[in-house]
Amino acid sequence: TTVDTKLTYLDILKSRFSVIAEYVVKCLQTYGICVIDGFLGEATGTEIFKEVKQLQDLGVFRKGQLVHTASASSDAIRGDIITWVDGRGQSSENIQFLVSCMDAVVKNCSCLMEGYTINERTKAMVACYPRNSTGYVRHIDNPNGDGRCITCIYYLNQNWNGRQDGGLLRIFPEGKDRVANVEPNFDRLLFFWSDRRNPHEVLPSTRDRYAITVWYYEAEERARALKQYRGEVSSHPKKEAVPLFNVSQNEE
Ligand SMILES: COc1ccc2cc(-c3cnc(C(=O)NCC(=O)O)c(O)c3)ccc2c1
Ligand SMILES: [Mn+2]
Repeated sequence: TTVDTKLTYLDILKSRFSVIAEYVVKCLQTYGICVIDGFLGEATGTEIFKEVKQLQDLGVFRKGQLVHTASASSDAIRGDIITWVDGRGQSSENIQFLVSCMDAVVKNCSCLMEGYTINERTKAMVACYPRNSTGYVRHIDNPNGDGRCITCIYYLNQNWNGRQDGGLLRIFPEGKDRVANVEPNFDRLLFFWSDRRNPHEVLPSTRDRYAITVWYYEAEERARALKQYRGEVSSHPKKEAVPLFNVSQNEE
């Protein structure tokens, strides 16, 4: 019958995500960093940006807090404002679609990486670095084994020009003599190891700079961290982990 020869839209998406995942894993294993441009296309990217602006207009963005800072103002360290969406129910459907696509790619990556099991993530952090804010000083996302393995960032900034607008993400891969300068370009998806392999900073920008970040947990490291740090203040975004969307193989 024609049904079993018809490729559904989801089938096409799933095969694309597994091809992307192969490239992501190769890049991560070689450079520790991977950039995918044109991840969702102009239309979807624009819809996601509209929903982020709606969130901002709702006034749900808060100053990105820092833990254990002795400094008077945390602005000196990071200038972003953030809000969390869990990519399920209540958040906007295009942000939800983005997160499910990120999950689908990372789920495939997990199968391709020996020794890594990734089946949980943080909620999605929607962030804006307002123009002429201080960016984010050089830091490591997961310096102390809190379980986060891959940082995944989707950028939303149309016609970004790093030279004029600033806002570069600069990554200094450990032990390498080269620096990665990543422009926060529209519809760009970035992956990098969250641990000490990738110290990085966000340079100040002369335009508002939007991004959506998800951190993916490695199961064993996460389990150890939860046992070890039970009760201590979490130095990283959100305690509760969210299981990856389950794009089951035979889902119709
Ligand atoms: C305890 O609560 C929280 C809540 C939110 C937190 C967010 C970050 C964070 C880390 N890294 C980046 C970054 O590197 N962005 C690179 C880019 O935008 O290109 C960023 O924007 C934000 C760190 C600690 C947090 C703690
Ligand atoms: Mn970071």
